[in-house]
Amino acid sequence: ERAAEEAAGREYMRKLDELMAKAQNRRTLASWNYESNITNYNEEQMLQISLEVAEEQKEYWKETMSYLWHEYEDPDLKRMFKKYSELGTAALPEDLNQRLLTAISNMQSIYATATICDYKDRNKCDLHVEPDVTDIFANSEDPEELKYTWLEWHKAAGAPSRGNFTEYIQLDNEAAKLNGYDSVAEWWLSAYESDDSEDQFASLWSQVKPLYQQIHAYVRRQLREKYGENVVSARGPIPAHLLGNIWAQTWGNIEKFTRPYPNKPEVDVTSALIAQNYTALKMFQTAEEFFKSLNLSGMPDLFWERSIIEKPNDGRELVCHASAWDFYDGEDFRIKQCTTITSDFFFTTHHEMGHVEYYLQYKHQPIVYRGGANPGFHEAVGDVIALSVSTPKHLKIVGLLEDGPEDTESNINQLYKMGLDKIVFLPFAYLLDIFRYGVFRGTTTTRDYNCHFWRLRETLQGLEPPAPRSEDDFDPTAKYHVAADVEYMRYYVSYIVQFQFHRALCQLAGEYSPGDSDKILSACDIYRSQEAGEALGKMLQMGSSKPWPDAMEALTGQRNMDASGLLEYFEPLHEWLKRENERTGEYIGWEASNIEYC
Ligand SMILES: C=C(C[SeH])C(=O)N1CCC[C@H]1C(=O)O
Ligand SMILES: [Zn+2]
Repeated sequence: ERAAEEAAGREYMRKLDELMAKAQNRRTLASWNYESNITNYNEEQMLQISLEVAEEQKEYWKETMSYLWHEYEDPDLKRMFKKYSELGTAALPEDLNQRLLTAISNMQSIYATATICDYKDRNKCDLHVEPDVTDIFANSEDPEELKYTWLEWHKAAGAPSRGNFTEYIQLDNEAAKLNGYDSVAEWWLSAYESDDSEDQFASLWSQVKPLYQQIHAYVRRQLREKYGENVVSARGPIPAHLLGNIWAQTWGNIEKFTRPYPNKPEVDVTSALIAQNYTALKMFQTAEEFFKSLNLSGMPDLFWERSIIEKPNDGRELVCHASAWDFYDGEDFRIKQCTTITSDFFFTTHHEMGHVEYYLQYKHQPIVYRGGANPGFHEAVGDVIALSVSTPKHLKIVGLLEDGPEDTESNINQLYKMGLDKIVFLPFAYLLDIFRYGVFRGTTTTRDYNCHFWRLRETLQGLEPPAPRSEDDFDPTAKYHVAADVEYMRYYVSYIVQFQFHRALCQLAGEYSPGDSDKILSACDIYRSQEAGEALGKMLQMGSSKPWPDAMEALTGQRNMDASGLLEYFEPLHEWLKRENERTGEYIGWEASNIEYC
């Protein structure tokens, strides 16, 4: 009797998965059309189709819940039913779902269409976050220009979204409760499939915080020497507008005037990319070649036909923020990216193509398993490849770096450059969702949203705003992922596990062996390694069919996240920074800010 019921359940799952493939394809196409061309019509279409698909899902869900899947023998069939038993925002009554989708698309449109005036030419008022504000923060060394641009961007993209954000929080929490969660925070955390994920995240932060404090202290000194005592204090937080990035999330753009050994060559490929007439297409082809060198999949023809790899110049408004898309039909995979010819975009291209490689490797899986083992795994794939690409050894192979010294100083410079991305990013990623967990749980109330955000920016990142902030401001939605309802702990997890993956792949490639000073982790390049490619492919093919510790174990032999890979990679830099900060007597950590932000 039960065997017959389970067989019926299996047949139902197969049918449901086909129906959901069509529904997801339809909804994804509508989202693509809206995000690649923001018009009222495309927004209406996206909302309309999302609501239709939600109603369709509601019908399927009623039938799904009529099966006694809790009692099935087959763990895999139970896992599929469990995933389909979570209805998501479609659980909301249609009118509330419509208001939720509208609030989110309003925030997304405000972010994507926000423009500011140029500091030097106040009549030029068509500057978007990409490429204009991004380029100003990458190149300007004028604190007044940076302060003006920072304040204008946060005024144009952050504050106007406060109303939409408050409504989004309330309605998304409604949806969470209808799915059996106390708030969206627990719903987001459920993607990491363990009941102590928050403790794991906190423990990872305590492992890496000492290293972060050392690089923070060193950078603060460098900035104080450049901009003076009145702009950068000796013991306080670092002003957030001086770090080469509008969100101060990575600081790679200030490497050129802060690196440990300035008389050693700068490790930045931007000038080489420009000198060699790299186009966006050539960047994509270079990235694809690396994946193919591992015997992984190249990009299918449709990818090259339908991707948008440069900002269209037909005057349309679009969401420029880089993204990779799976259309759930096993053939249509795209990237949308407003590429400019910079080192940042060279690595972002590898990051986005990592998403598509994951899509390609698990496209045989049922729809319900076409996802990362957890969201952090999906963000890690491209970055793991980029860890090999960013080595001087590899950059020389592809001709983007001249033959230069491979001495200790150059190695410290290289680690410092990598640290301005990978170490610096950790507290930013961590706090963005610590902030939103508090907002979803109601421990942070609407009247102190901005104050709480800056309290976290100060205590975790050691930053302060360039000018006083109040609740008339709303700085969190000046960051894409907050405006677009994209969970962010995935990047924090990625920046930890990508070093565990890198270490395992490097060992397989014969590029790394523990304790061998000729094969250190930070010099490893897995380019053309069949062994590494095969192991990576096997993990990617699993999709989300198993809990992520199984996927982690398949590749690394470990079942837990830990910072040992990252700490081993940066160990020489950590030692150097400690000695250097002692030598200069730099204060480690930061005292409270004098800027009024609460
Ligand atoms: C490139 C993407 C698209 Se998934 C991105 O949003 N990233 C990649 C690094 C962190 C995060 C960000 O830009 O904030
Ligand atoms: Zn990504």
